Amino acid sequence: MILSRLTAENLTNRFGKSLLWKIDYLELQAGECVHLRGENGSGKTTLLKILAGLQRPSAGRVLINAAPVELGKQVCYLHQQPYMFDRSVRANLQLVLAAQSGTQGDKRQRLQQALEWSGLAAQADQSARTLSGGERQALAMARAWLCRPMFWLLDEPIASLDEKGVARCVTLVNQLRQSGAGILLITHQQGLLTELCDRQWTLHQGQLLTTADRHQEDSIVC
Ligand SMILES: Nc1ncnc2c1ncn2[C@@H]1O[C@H](COP(=O)(O)OP(=O)(O)OP(=O)(O)O)[C@@H](O)[C@H]1O
Repeated sequence: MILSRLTAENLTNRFGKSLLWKIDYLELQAGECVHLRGENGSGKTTLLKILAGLQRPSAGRVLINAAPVELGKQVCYLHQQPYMFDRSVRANLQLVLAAQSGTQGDKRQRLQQALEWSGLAAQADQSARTLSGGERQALAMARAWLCRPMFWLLDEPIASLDEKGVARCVTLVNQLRQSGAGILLITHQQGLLTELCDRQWTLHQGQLLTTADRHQEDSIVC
């Protein structure tokens, strides 16, 4: 079986004359979950946006299985505070499905699956803008889930969530990982979410420090 890999080579990012970071090589594999950490301003969000193809690096390239990333296809970037269209939960999902191929019957089935996967079936007709923080994250993940990306880049998905919201997010991330997706997530909170990560990367003084084992880098406190 060929394992999908998101890789980046000789990646550099500068803002003006100032070098944010320089990364010789990184690799995220399908089926693994990696925790990206680093101090405020170390460039974590910038890295995720570049890996998702939303922002160009100053130099270097991002590849999936040795081919350039196709925007909006194989990789999704989820913002900490996802945008909610001013419509029902169901309509937010239908907007994604409208851009996809398939029969109306297929789309109805996938909509129902997305509602069930995200635990939002009971809120299907509720306005998305009235959802709690945890429910908004779940809806954002359900919208992305409909696009079936191989790689998920999650930017502080639990930053403003209470225990119930965190538990919901952890369940979804765990399911994604078990289904074979590759996940790279930023969080400053050690806990259930970081516990399920296989590896840890740290942006520190402009370099990406990687370990095979998430317990090896505990000496670098962020
Ligand atoms: N478009 C831009 N122009 C100039 N500087 C920028 C731009 N975007 C980001 N920066 C700067 O780059 C640095 C890294 O920003 P980034 O948001 O990637 O950091 P971060 O590690 O995600 O931070 P945090 O943990 O606080 O969210 C910051 O100092 C930020 O001000």
